[in-house]
Amino acid sequence: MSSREIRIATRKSALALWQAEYVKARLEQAHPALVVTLVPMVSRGDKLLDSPLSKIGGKGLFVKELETALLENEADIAVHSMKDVPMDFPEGLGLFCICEREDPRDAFVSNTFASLDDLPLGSVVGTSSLRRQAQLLTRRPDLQIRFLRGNVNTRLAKLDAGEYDAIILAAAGLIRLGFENRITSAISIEHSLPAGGQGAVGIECRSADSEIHALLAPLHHADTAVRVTAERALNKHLNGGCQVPIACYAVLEGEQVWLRGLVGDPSGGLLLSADARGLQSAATELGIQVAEQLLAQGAGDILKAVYGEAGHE
Ligand SMILES: NCc1[nH]cc(CCC(=O)O)c1CC(=O)O
Repeated sequence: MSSREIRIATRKSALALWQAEYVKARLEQAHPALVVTLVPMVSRGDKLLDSPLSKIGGKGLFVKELETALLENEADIAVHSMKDVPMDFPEGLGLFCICEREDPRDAFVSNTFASLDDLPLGSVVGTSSLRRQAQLLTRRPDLQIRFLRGNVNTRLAKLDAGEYDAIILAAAGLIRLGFENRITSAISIEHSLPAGGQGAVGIECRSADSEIHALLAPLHHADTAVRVTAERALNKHLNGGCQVPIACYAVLEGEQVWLRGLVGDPSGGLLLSADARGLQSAATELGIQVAEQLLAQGAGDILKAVYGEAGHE
């Protein structure tokens, strides 16, 4: 049995710390002799919490510092929300473990109204996700979408201060932080297709560190990994991330995977959707196939307009 130490690089937000502690507990449970420590660090994304993410450099703001720590051997693994992890990794690093997915749905959170359908005309809804905005406005063009960023606690505090009639957050983050009782109603997958990887936690480490790979193996959840692989392949083919109006969601049906994808115009009114089924062993090809179906409908023009506004890509 190994008596080595594993150092986990983590952001300092409550959700990041929860996820790191979760991985630490699971590792210690799987390997009683293992010593697991946390290495908390501040990411550039955390320092810039007040500006729209898409305008301050796009993808990966939250993971770069963690990756540097791995490359400089100041930490051994980094724990990420899969929805925030860029598609490509620096040379020498890779994603070697995906843990079991939590509830992947978006959550409607309000102190006044029971659900999206109960919101009066013209209500103010807080979200900074173009994906959520596009889907909300397609169903309810009357709603006023207002900018909302910050970590989960900050967002809830802004709702409680009366700045919004309702806000939309990932159910998984609320559940993990013990705020499950703040979920007024979970929004169905059909009404708000999640972001690729939403609800899943992944672990990045050095590609050559086979000892670590072996220690991580008991935490890997094969079903989740297939689903997230299909979703990430779709995102990658559309050059997307968490800051673009792309949604995708895969479920397993026996040997098969069913992948749904969606690209929306953030101003509402136009929502492209596509879906396909494929073998689990061809999850990546399935993601590319559904992405191609979306591109054939004109997704490229929508995304180009969004990237153009964000000043990159
Ligand atoms: N973009 C921030 C982020 N990254 C992961 C989660 C939630 C947890 C998860 O999806 O695993 C959240 C908060 C949210 O979208 O409400």
